[in-house]
Amino acid sequence: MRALKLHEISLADRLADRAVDALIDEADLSPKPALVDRRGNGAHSDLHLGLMHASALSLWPMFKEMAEAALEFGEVGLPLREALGRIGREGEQAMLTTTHGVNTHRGAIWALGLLTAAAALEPRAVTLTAAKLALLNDRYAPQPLSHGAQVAQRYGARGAREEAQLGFPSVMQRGLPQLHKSREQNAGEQNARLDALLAIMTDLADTCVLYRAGTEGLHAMQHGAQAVLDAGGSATLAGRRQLHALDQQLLALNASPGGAADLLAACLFIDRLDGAL
Ligand SMILES: CC(C)(COP(=O)(O)OP(=O)(O)OC[C@H]1O[C@@H](n2cnc3c(N)ncnc32)[C@H](O[C@H]2O[C@H](COP(=O)(O)OP(=O)(O)OP(=O)(O)O)[C@@H](O)[C@H]2O)[C@@H]1O)[C@@H](O)C(=O)NCCC(=O)NCCS
Ligand SMILES: Nc1ncnc2[nH]cnc12
Repeated sequence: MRALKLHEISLADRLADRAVDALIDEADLSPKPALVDRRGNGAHSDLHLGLMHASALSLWPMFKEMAEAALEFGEVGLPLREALGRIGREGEQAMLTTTHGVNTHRGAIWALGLLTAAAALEPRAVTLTAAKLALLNDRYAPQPLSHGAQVAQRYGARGAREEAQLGFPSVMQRGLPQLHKSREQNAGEQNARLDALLAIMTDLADTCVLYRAGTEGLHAMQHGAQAVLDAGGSATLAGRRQLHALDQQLLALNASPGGAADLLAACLFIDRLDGAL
């Protein structure tokens, strides 16, 4: 059978491929502190790598539909925002069916969903377009007392919504620059990705960590991640020792940086948009 050439595969298909690739690469990256990876389930009793993969794959039709909706509506506006909200909620249901009710990728549906739609709409201004979409109020969005909403009330933390509304500062100002820097220093691709994750963790108000381990957990995550980078990053022996210490400390606190993991996937997605689409 003849192999399909790149231009014969639709833009929506290619963007969905990239979003799912980013999720699988994030899940596989090891050793991530207290997160699910190739070594094990980190601080999660209900997650494992196979479930993360299955969840990522279950989201492919949702990402494709989001990109198609962006192409169909053709501009940022409430009709597109509300279509993305509906598609995202259906995607979340598909994820929960696949995982038998475990929340694997709620934050990723939000971040990568917006970025996928934005990449279809404005490939040269992806995070800005995603931010404009995130600022629009979806009238049909339910308002449950989510973990993020609870810690926002308790600690005044900025969560996933604000991260998107601000144009993903953790990705654009922390993760991506560190990814490029570590690559330039020949850290190796896996270490460069670990360093990008750590850079995101240095400053993020990760509502998963706050919900599970309060401000003690958040400080441990931010300072521990900075200590790895200060020691030379995950490609160095001193950095690896700090990374091991961070893993142990977060596990002891039951603090899983799931929000940072989603933003690493967003970082890998944006990084790949520079290649041929
Ligand atoms: C607007 C939403 C983003 C909802 O936001 P909100 O903060 O109200 O809701 P949460 O349910 O808390 O989900 C936000 C998820 O985003 C990730 N995250 C956390 N902090 C940040 C941050 N600072 N920046 C960016 N992203 C962040 C995180 O996702 C990961 O963690 C998930 C596991 O979390 P949790 O369920 O709390 O897990 P456990 O602690 O393990 O719980 P137990 O099992 O122990 O009880 C994991 O999935 C990762 O993905 C946050 O969870 C938007 O999501 C929304 O409106 N959703 C509603 C449905 C919808 O309309 N969707 C369509 C959107 S277009
Ligand atoms: N690798 C991972 N481990 C735990 N929670 C996550 N949420 C997104 N990616 C995750």
